[in-house]
Amino acid sequence: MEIRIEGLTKHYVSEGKKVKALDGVDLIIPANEFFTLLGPSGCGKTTLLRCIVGLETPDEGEIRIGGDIVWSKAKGIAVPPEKRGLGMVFQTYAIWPHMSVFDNVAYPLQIRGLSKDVIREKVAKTLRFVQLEGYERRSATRLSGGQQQRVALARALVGEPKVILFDEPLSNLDAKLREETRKELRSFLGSLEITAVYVTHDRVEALALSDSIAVMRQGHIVEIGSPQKIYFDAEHQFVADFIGRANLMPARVQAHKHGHTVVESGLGVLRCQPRDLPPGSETTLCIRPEFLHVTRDGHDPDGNPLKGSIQSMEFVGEVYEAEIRVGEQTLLARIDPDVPVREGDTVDLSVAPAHCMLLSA
Ligand SMILES: Nc1ncnc2c1ncn2[C@@H]1O[C@H](COP(=O)(O)OP(=O)(O)OP(=O)(O)O)[C@@H](O)[C@H]1O
Repeated sequence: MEIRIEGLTKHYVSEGKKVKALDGVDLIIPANEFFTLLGPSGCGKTTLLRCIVGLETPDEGEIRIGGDIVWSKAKGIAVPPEKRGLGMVFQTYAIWPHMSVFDNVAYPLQIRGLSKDVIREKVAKTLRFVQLEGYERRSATRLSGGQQQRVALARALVGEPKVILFDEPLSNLDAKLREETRKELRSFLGSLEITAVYVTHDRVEALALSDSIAVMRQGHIVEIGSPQKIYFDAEHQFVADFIGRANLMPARVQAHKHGHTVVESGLGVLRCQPRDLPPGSETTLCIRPEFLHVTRDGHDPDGNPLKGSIQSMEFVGEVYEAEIRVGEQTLLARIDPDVPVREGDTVDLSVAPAHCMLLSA
């Protein structure tokens, strides 16, 4: 089901001061997409999710789920959470420790008054789906963190909702389990016709899971796009900087030539991604460390050629992370261990025009 949000605002009063958690949010979440709300702490992600669920009352605006208005200030509509047909998975597993796995998952069906046979069948099907078959009688506390989160997922899915919402569901798991559970979640949901709205401040999680990502800042949505669009071809400096490591510097547009926008920057004159900006305009140049190709000598034929000196190198596992002084800039770069260079060396760097992003503030 599609979710459509118009002009949503919400403020809180905290210690006598007004905090605008949502500041006129307009958003369409397409049906059956995995849609992530990503942003720094306090940007309003959880507030937006809680307004969709109905756990929070907005000040202004309208929310539609599958064409039905579930909240509208102007029309005086406020459908209660349990009537919105949604499933929800929280950060803390929010499963009941004193209950068995079966009872945890059965609960939403029991309060709907379904018959025992129907409940047994639906719970069995859902537990099979999240690969917890055989765990029915197990006490929920005698499960690993990842299994507990699968119980929470089963409980959210058992009523066959058309929309499922997640609030930082993996943040209590350790790094390895987090990665495993992330992959499971992607494969479980990929096989369902369901719209998933996922809140996180973890950029890797957002990139790995989502069909679309909406990046939020201070109660606004700054940019929406596929993970690849947001990472490789962001429009806003805030988004490019938030989603990955970035070398950012001011630049001025010189001309448009052979399908590239040419800029003047602290690195000299560079060919960049084409952008519809008039000559003379100010912009921000963004180059991700992994797209700076460092060699002892020699440039890539199609890249922008640069020369620099290595100021520091740090081995971080697969690669060295290096700070390289180029002109008046210090660039962060990644150097393969088989490139024979050391701190203090002068090196050649190349960066393809397609990886020189031009951003607006
Ligand atoms: N119940 C509340 N009372 C007062 N202020 C609140 C309340 N809930 C949220 N806020 C404030 O509203 C703003 C948005 O909060 P929200 O929890 O939506 O952000 P978030 O992006 O989900 O952050 P986090 O990732 O830290 O959970 C913040 O400034 C927060 O301090």
